Amino acid sequence: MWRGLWTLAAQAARGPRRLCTRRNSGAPVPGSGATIFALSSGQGRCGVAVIRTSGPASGHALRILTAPRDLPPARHASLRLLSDPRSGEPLDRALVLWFPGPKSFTGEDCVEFHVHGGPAVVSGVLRALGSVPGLRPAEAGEFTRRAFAHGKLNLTEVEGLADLIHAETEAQRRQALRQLDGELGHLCRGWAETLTKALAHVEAYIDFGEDDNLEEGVLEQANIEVRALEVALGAHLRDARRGQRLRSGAHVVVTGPPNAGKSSLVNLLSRKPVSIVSPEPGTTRDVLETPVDLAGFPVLLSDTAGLREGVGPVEQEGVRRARERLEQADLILAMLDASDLASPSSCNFLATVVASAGAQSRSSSSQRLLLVLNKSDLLSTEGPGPGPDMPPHLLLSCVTGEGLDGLLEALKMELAAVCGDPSTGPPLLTRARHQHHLQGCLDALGHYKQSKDLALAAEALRVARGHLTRLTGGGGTEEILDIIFRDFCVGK
Ligand SMILES: Nc1nc2c(ncn2[C@@H]2O[C@H](COP(=O)(O)OP(=O)(O)OP(=O)(O)O)[C@@H](O)[C@H]2O)c(=O)[nH]1
Ligand SMILES: [K+]
Ligand SMILES: [Mg+2]
Repeated sequence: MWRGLWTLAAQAARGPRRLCTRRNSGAPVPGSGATIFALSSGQGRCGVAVIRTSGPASGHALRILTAPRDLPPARHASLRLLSDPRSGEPLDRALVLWFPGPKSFTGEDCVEFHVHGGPAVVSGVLRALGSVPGLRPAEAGEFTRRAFAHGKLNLTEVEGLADLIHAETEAQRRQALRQLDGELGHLCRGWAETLTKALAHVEAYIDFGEDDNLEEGVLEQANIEVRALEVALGAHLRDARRGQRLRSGAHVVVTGPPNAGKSSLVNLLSRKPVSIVSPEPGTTRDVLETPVDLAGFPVLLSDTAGLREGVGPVEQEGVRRARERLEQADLILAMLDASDLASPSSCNFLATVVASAGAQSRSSSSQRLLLVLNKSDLLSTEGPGPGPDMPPHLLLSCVTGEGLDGLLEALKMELAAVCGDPSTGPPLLTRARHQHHLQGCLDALGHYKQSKDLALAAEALRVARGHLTRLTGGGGTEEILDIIFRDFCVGK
């Protein structure tokens, strides 16, 4: 009987009523057939520049630009004289690499020219390539698009590649590399297989339900698999915002009473004079946002107006903006002047902002808070310092820098919680698109459980599986492809 079920599983995977799991289907390559070329390294003067081609005329282009004219051994760097095929004028002595398809980045015949990076050399070689019949300049992302169309990368891997090219911090690079390695795609394919099996069980029941030969518990088996999948999807969706924060930056907001030293801290963390610092309370009015790399994590750091009441209309507007920004924070850096803890503004801040964030964090809210007591250098001379009922805090002096290492260490731990730690744990969902499809899958599984009719239950499983397939690019529409490939530059 079980062998029968596996046959059904195979049918379920390819049958006419079902969504198909073909790899990267339906993605016509714009103008494929043409051979494309582009500068793949950065623009501007550099030591070595890499120019690539992809397409059937690559080998021909390599032969007519180089001397000797024979193709070099595949995937080995060879030194060749490059010259313009029309005038015969020498252009450069360069390393060339020949990657016959399908063992290449795009799956097509590819050539790489590693030339000297002067702008005149690069433009000379690009002009020479442009003169070869059948060759044209590549569009943005076209190399990667061809790799996708030839099944070299799935959609989540393409996204990982785009993120890797744009990664600015260490944590972003680690995350992008994991996605490029296909971890998320792997996970989704495993889930899709689970659903294919569950579907086979349900269909076996539909077809042979009355049959005595059908093994007992076939439907129960499908239900167990669906329940386990629901748990796994739920866990990933709970973490969904973390991966997106890692990709586009976590919102860290510095807040506190006037003159606590908020702007001093923002300047210290961003290592540039973002905000005006002065002994005058109420200096900062507008929200000042600056992108920074904090302990390897991408952060959008906001300086805000000191929180106080009973001031003029302009400062009042600043306080309103500060509160508004505070609501959007993933992590609050709450700052007080350690030598002024008994003042009404400090007490009020502790009783409102700090206490309410503390209550929230106990109810596992997503907003986190670090309490920083600044101006520790003044403690011995001017104030008694924090008492025993002060909530957990860090001591810092923005003037001497004392306590900064401890603060950075604490920030690293908080940000790992806010963004997810890309070196460990399950693969993160870095895009709204990932979240959308996993949620769609979970919703469909909900319909499966509710449907009394077995045909509807089977349909719900097919819908659920369709979401997982689309996440990795099976049946991907042109529109989604366009959005993803827009992130790429020419030459990638
Ligand atoms: N002694 C000492 N002074 C500090 C420290 N940090 C900041 N200050 C001083 O405190 C004053 C206020 O600093 P700011 O950074 O402008 O404070 P702020 O919280 O941004 O103030 P507002 O924008 O007005 O709310 C300035 O004179 C700073 O030089 C510190 O660690 N020790
Ligand atoms: K100030
Ligand atoms: Mg300020």
